[in-house]
Amino acid sequence: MNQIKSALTIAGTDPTGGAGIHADLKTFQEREVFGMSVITSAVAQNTMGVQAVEHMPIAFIEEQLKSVFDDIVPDAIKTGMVSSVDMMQLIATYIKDRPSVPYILDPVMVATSGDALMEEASREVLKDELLPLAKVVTPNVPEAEILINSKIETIDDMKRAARLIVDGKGATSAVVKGGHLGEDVTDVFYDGHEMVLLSGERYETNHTHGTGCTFAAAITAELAKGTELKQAVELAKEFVSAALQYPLGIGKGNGPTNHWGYRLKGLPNQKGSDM
Ligand SMILES: Nc1ncnc2c1ncn2[C@@H]1O[C@H](COP(=O)(O)OP(=O)(O)O)[C@@H](O)[C@H]1O
Ligand SMILES: Cc1ncc(COP(=O)(O)OP(=O)(O)O)c(N)n1
Repeated sequence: MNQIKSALTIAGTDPTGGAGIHADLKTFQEREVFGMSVITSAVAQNTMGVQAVEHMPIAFIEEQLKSVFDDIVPDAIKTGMVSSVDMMQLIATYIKDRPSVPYILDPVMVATSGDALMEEASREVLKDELLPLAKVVTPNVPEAEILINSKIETIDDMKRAARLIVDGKGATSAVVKGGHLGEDVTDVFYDGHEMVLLSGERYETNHTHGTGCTFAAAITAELAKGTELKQAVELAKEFVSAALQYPLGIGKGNGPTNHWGYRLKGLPNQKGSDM
């Protein structure tokens, strides 16, 4: 029997289930990977915004990491909301200790509602300590602008950002996501050799809560299964597109995406069959 693959998300919570840890675990499950989680911050939020945040004490985040790594070493690790410098430095030690485990960095900074999810003081540590460890980093346009300290308005700007993040800052690859760039939802993938444009249809929906988490979690699940990097990113794009194409219609604000949307579309699951 093949050993089931596992993935770990290190991130914040969303009690309404659309973003953060919850979106990640739902995505891991849909991609047939065993999902595990370490909580950095408990966030009282919903589809309308963030109401309150409680950060976990550093010692307790470390206890959670130890609980996981003493027992089940994940086949891929994703980070999402990591607010403080101390959290980043702690997590970096665990990632450095396991260089063969792919690390997916979703540099979550601000929720769509405009609420800050990362302290500004952490930006430089994210760039200097987490970015170079990442197999893939998945900034949206506002996050990429912060990573490269420059405005992004066109696909060419996105390509320049991807180059700076990989060639300049040391990530193995980057996907600069285009959901915030006008009509186009083209994402730009760059791995130091190849620049690939991932285009897709833009769906007219306000059910976009947790889109970035879902996309990065799908990449994480694929890398845990050993899928080749470019194909993992392409499959994740198809997965998130389907999650937006078949909205669930719940929530008073920006509703959650549909994590089983790809099943409605008949995209391949782990076994390559149509569901
Ligand atoms: N309305 C939409 N229709 C189709 N795809 C979208 C839409 N909005 C975002 N996407 C896709 O969802 C993923 C997340 O993108 P983005 O919204 O830029 O990130 P974030 O959720 O982190 O802000 C990307 O693959 C992007 O192309
Ligand atoms: C706990 C937590 N983590 C991340 C986010 C941001 O989610 P994202 O997928 O980038 O998109 P929006 O939810 O902001 O549309 C979050 N809200 N909460």
